[in-house]
Amino acid sequence: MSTKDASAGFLAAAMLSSPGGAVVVPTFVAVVLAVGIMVALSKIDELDEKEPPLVKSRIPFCGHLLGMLKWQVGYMQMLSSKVPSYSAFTLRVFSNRIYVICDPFFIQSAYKNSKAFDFGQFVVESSQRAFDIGEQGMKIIRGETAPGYDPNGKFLNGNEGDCFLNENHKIMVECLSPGTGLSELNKGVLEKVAGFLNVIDGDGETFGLYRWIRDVLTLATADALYGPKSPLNSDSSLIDGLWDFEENMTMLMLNLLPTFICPKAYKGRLDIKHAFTKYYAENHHLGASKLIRSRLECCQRWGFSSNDIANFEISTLFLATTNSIPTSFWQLSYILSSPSLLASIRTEVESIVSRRISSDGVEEAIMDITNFQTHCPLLLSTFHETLRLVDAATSVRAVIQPTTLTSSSSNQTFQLKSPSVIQLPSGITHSSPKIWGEDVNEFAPERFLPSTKARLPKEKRRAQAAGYFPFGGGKHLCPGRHFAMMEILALVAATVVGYDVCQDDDVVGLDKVPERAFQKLGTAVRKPVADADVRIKRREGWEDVRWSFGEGKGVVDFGGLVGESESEYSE
Ligand code: HEM
Repeated sequence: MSTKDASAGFLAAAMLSSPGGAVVVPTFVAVVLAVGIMVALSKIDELDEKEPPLVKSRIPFCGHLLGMLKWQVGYMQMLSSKVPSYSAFTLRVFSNRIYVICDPFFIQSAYKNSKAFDFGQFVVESSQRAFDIGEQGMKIIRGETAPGYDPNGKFLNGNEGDCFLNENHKIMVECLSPGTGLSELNKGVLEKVAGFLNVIDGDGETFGLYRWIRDVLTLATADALYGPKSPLNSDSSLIDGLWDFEENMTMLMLNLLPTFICPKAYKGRLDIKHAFTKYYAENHHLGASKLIRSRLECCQRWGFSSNDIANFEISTLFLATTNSIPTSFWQLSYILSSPSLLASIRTEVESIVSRRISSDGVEEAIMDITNFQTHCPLLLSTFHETLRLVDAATSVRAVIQPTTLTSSSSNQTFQLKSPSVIQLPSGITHSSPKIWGEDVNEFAPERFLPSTKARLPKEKRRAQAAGYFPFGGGKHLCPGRHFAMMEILALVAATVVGYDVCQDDDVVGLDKVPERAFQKLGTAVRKPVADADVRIKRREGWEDVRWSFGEGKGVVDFGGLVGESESEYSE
């Protein structure tokens, strides 16, 4: 299956989920069907018995494509639940193969094999469509301007080859890994979060909880990345612009009358581009983070135009906010919906907050972020349990050479043909009763406590460690996971300890966890169906404190926080 075929399915799915879809979808599907049948009639080879078993659809050729269009992210979960004993299965869409890997140990093996399973083609394809990069910029992205470029050679000069995308990837990983770049980003984001908490006064404020978190973290993240002259600070309509883009990015990627089909997303992208053109022209990036400065220097060295450099910025903002913000909302919602959990987490967090009178006479409450791991196990466990339930990220890779996929826990193997596409859906493993037990659909706040895990049989513990991968894995493991985790924990911890969040004025907490929305293709973390209207006010005993976050005498164990110190599954 070619990249184009994969994105055709992806894009069609996006159409279905939008208000304009009713008009466009039938035409689009008819075209896809016609092309597909022609392709299908030209060459359909039989499945080899060593390939993952076939899961057939009642509708030949395109049944699975229609299934993906209709059920989107949930489709693979649905299919997997019908064949629970399959470690992997094959779908045929016209003459193409999609391998869906369900077993956590096969998934982890697939992540490790970045030679056979490539992500670059998808990044290239989506860059042009999502971020409106010009043709000269696309040449650079496709690696065509790289030294030693060979049109018949390896894509992007190979996995580690000399090209812009590989260099950009290294910069992202380096600046977001524990070290000075990450400390600088954390400091920036937490200062801003504290600022937003501090303006809530004794009378409290009323707002939609999701909307509040969205605005606070979007502004705080942009500030950490772009410095005090972040364009979002001077024009808050850019927050809506970013989220309008996020909502309908897949529609924009169609490149088909965007001002008509998805005008808000189109305008959002354009407004952000204009804001960043001005930002760079006025040299405001001199006050930006190491990540942004290094990226700019890299883009300029590879010869991108100012226009395309401004076009890129929405991608950085998008990646840095699209999953962290709904995750913060869900973690807070789960905690606030259980009075006993709220009380326990308050006690944990209180133990890492010190209070003192500052030189200006104001009482300060300083949260030591190096102590989350040692003092707040339940807060951490609820973070991971939240992600297990709301994150269903699917890693998609092109199979670029025929490959034997071997399970990392047994000798079982599958033969995978090329070209084809492999999907690694965390939604399947995160919701598997075989891995998590009968209460798999419940929110179990203690599930990720070290003491809970220690009680599990070794095999189960290994399956859970391999089957929980909210941040993906392998070469493209989310580089922003440490940053994300720190900003989410800090916002959630300070909100629960310093504030009463109420739906009913006298009762602290939420009546229930808001309903999760249908999950569209291309998204990792779900959104709520509707916002939760709340009143947030200072908690008794914390009325006049000024919040800040500090690093005390310790250091943050980021590996421990995201759960990477534990490697049970490879024991
Ligand atoms: C709860 C928050 C987050 C979640 C659940 C999450 C999830 C993911 C996942 C699953 C992937 C891998 C996709 C794949 O395998 O195809 C990914 C990639 C990525 N994420 Fe995150 N992410 C989060 C926050 C962030 C933040 C805050 C940033 C930036 C500051 C970020 C930057 C990136 C980048 C740059 C990539 C692409 C990596 C590559 O191509 O090698 N993410 N993320």
